[in-house]
Amino acid sequence: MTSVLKDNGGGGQPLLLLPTGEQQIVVACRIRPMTEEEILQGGTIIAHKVADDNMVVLLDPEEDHDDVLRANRSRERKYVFDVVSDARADQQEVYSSTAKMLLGSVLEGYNATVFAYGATGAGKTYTMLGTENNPGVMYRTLHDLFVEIKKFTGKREYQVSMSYLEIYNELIRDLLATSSSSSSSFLELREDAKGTIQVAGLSEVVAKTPEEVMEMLHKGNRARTQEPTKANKTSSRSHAVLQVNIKQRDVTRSHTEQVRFAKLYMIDLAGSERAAQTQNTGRRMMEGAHINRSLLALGNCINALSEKGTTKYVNYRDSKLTRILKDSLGGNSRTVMIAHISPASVHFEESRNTLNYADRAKYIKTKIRRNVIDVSYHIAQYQQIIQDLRNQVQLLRDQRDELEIRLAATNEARFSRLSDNNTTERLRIEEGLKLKENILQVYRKQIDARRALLEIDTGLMDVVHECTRNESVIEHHESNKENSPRNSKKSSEEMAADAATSDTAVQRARAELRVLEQERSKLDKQRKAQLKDFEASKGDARRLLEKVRKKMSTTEQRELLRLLTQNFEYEMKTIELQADIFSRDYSIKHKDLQLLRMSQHRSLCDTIIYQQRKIIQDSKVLIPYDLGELYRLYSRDVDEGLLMHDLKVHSPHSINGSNNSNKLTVPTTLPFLSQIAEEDLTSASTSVTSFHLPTNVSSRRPNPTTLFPHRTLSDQDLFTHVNDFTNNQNEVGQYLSSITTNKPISYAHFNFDQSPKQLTKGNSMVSMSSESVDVPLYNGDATNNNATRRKVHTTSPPNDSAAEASPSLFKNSNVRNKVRLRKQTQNIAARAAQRRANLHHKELMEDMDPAFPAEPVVSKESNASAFGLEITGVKPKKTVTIYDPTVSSYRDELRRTNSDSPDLIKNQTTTNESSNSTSYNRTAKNMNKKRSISHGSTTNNRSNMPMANTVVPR
Ligand SMILES: Nc1ncnc2c1ncn2[C@@H]1O[C@H](COP(=O)(O)OP(=O)(O)OP(=O)(O)O)[C@@H](O)[C@H]1O
Repeated sequence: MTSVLKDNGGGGQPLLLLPTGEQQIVVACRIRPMTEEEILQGGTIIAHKVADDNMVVLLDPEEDHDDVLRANRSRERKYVFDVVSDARADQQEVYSSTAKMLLGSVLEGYNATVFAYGATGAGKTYTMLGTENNPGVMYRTLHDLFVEIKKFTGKREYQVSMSYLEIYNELIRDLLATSSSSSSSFLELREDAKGTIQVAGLSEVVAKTPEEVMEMLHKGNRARTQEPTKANKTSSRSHAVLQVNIKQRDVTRSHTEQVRFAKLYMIDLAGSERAAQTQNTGRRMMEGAHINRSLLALGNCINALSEKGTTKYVNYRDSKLTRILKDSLGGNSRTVMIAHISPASVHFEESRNTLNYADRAKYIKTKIRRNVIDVSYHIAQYQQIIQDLRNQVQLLRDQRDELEIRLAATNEARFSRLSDNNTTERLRIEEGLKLKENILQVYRKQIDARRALLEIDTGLMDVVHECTRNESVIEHHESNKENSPRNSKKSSEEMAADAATSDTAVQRARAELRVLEQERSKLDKQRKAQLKDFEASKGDARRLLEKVRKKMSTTEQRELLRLLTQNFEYEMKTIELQADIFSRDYSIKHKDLQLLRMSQHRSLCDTIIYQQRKIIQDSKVLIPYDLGELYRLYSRDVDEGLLMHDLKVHSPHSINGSNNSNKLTVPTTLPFLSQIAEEDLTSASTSVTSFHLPTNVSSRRPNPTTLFPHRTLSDQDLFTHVNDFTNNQNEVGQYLSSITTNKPISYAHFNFDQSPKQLTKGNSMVSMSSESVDVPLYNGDATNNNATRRKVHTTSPPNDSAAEASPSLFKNSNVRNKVRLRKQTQNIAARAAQRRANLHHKELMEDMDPAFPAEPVVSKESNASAFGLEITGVKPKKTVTIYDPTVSSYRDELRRTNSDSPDLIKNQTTTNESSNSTSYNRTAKNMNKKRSISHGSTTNNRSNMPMANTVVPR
């Protein structure tokens, strides 16, 4: 059979690539020759192809030309189709004018269908399957498909698989099923979410050669139900559907690879039959009824689809055949229908019916689109792709070297054979060699130019990234300057210190920006020049190639040129991939910067929200319920850390980064802004929040001195260190005394409480909490006695000494004082919030800077257990775990940024440490005790004194 096709020339002409979009079904009509039987029956030819035209004329055999009364009512019918072939057309001609036009599209990833339609015995199976010596459309299409695929060797990879089924009596049977059990079982049709019809359990066999395909085709045909009828000795009693799946991709893998899928359906329908004509009874008649029913369903679909300008419902569900043909008729497929008719007068009615349906089918439109999936490789896979490309380059180089050796030997032989006076031939060979050198040279030039361009681009990306980073620093400092609520509250010295720090950073950023801008413009210029060079080298190569191609005379020379060109293409592809890696890397960095900016902006928004909330609270403005709900929602998001978690998860580094040093580490806990705001703003109306360490922490708590020799207590700490003072008045006195005697760690912040009534009862601690205390600062040297001192502001007018603080001193506190104190406390909260936001920003900045040490001093786990404090509020009843943000070697950097922070630095002496832990344990114990006594109450039942806050030493 294969030899037959070779003779007929399978793939001589170039393949058509039909346009995409909305396309009409191509309708062809084949008029088969008269059969012996028809001649014996005395049939005459009534179907004619009009010469050189795509027209079929069907004469009515019953028309009486002598009947003058009916002279004007001729029953002669004319039909025009896209293709018409008559008895003279052979199988190749029919194939070439129908299915072959689909091949080019199928190879490019478009679905296609070719189906044979017509009455029983009209020649459908002959067209689709043909005979052993004269194969039909199915065989020829598959043969040419493989011929075409072979042409793409080295450029594209194809995978061909096929399925073959029949619909017999409305049951689907797998014609390629291997086991006997599955071949006898029937398959179900399923529709996926996209509306694509699938046959569940249908075998799909991969074929590598046309021979394999043919083998499968024969196997399927043997399994197909075929029985003789009166109308056709070899009547197919089923619809046969051959589905060929073609998957293709480029051989040279790229970062964005396109994989194309195409389905080619070749369908041999069973023929419609009239019981009278076939004289079928029993089983055959039942088969005929099923065939007719499904063909009627197909006819209805054709009718519905061909109706112009309507959106008529097309009922594909009426039969399995129409469900399978759904895409071919009204969906994404180029479709060719080959209508078959007998030319004999005895089949006039069947032929007329077929031609009528075919005529309608001309108006059916399908919407064709290419089935392409873009496969984007993950950046981690790039290395493998590049390696593959390199291997290919090496392979080609080896092949080239081998060929060059062979060519050189041939040339030498030719040279020696040539007589001295045959200078023309000598010159020709020499010129060939020179041309090869020239080609290598232009290719090399092009590769070098592209590499140089890549280097410039990489440099430019770095510069642009650095510029953006510096701009971000400047922007951040400026927005801080303008928006920070603490600025108005600072002393002039603090402002000056802040300004100095900020100015240094900004100045450095500005200076860097200036240099970077210069570098950028220099690189821009270089890039332009290099691009010009690259384009010029491309032009040179093109021109030279044209010249060389004209001069090529031998196959070897052509082969050498092919190898050189392919080698060059792979090298270029490798560079392009590298360029893409750089550009992706840059885009990741850029996204991180954008996240950083967003986070800055968010901090700003948080501050604004907090301040506005404060104003609302202070002025006792009633806010709409909805707004309150929104605020609660906002606070919840902030508290639960969901936003920051998202930020972390979606950070490009956390997605892609295998490089931990570049990883953007966003703390899972948030800046506690809402927590602070909530506590602060509700302090006048709610109970004092009490704090304790989680029970399991206390025992595992590592020695803080060794972990954090210079730990800072921030405002946040101050706010969270609360205890029931009423039970521990002496203890407070001890703390205060330790502060004044420069004993480290202890620091008191006393919140005030509560309603004026309670306050007038003498919350002595309120006044005491307004103390201003000097505390030692750790300067990095534990043995240095000249510890830096920093003023830490608390919230009320100073007393002579905090050590003198006692409840009796504060009995005369007045309401005005308390309001002021509350405001001051709120300011501290605002500062803490701002600082927390800054800190968060700082962490992001530092994490992005690979130069900055990212090594934490302790492991995350020990850090969490050492500094995790549980805060249990009486109201609101929630538990928040606080992680210390001031961990790690960022200390110095942080101190620069948060220069207004009340850095209380802890001394390292063992004595202090032990005393601290003692106090801590005692406090925790007391607190538990208090909880059991006052449970939800804000006052001490015994003394009816409002609770004050004191420090839980760390
Ligand atoms: N173009 C042709 N040239 C020569 N013989 C043909 C041609 N077309 C059909 N025949 C012959 O006509 C007879 C009927 O053809 P075929 O079996 O292909 O019809 P069919 O439409 O498939 O019928 P059914 O629907 O019953 O299966 C066969 O013997 C076949 O060899």
